[in-house]
Amino acid sequence: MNIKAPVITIDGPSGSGKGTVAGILAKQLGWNLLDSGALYRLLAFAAANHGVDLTNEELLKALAAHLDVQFIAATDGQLQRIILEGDEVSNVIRTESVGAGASQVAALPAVREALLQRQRAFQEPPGLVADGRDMGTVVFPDAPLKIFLTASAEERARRRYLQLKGKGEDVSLSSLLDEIRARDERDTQRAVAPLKPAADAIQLDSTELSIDQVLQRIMSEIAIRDIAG
Ligand SMILES: Nc1ncnc2c1ncn2[C@@H]1O[C@H](COP(=O)(O)OP(=O)(O)OP(=O)(O)O)[C@@H](O)[C@H]1O
Ligand SMILES: Nc1ccn([C@H]2C[C@H](O)[C@@H](COP(=O)(O)O)O2)c(=O)n1
Repeated sequence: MNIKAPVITIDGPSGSGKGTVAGILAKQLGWNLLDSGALYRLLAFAAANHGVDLTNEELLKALAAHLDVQFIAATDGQLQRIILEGDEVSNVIRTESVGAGASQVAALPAVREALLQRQRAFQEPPGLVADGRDMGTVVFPDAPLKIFLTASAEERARRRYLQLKGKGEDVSLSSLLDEIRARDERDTQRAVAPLKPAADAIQLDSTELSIDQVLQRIMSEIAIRDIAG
């Protein structure tokens, strides 16, 4: 019998804290991590490098199918590293402009199809924590624990502002709020795999919660389901 490794999915809008929480959780549990947004970011980034227009679905599909990427698991004191075509791109794919490009290519059905198996291949023992927009609805519909993490757009913009300021970037809170709202609109309104909670997801609003409080809530759901051994 083929017993599949358990999956915890964490979906939600940009800046809700999915990536942060998923990374910590994967480390604490000793499980694999799928940052699915990184795949869409990598595709948008690779398309720009190869001069592929972000509306050219056929070429983007081919690029997605052959994306030469390596995810190097986090070690003590170091975050997960991402290598694209031999170059480290862990930081350069995190800009708001690459995020906007990712949101654009992610609306194309052929692109999503081309990335589906690549995402499912992360489901390896002892388990997987997967974050994105459609982890619980499309990619891992049988996951035993699905979290839908939200926060108000204002709080998400504030978090992003602090994050980017901390990296020395010159950003404005109001334009970040505009970008977050535009990305929410595109991600929730697209025809294929839109951002929405799975019917069986637990919805967590983190506007007033710290990262530790969010983690505690998820840990208690893991304990209730007895899915982490
Ligand atoms: N509950 C929280 N309280 C305060 N800050 C938070 C909280 N959760 C996350 N953050 C901070 O908000 C910023 C954005 O978090 P993160 O990158 O995890 O969001 P995300 O949902 O993965 O966004 P994206 O989908 O755009 O990658 C980070 O600087 C993170 O440290
Ligand atoms: N499962 C996913 C993950 C991401 N996307 C798209 C939509 C986002 O705006 C963009 C970047 O994601 P982020 O790194 O900010 O989480 O990628 C998606 O459609 N489906």
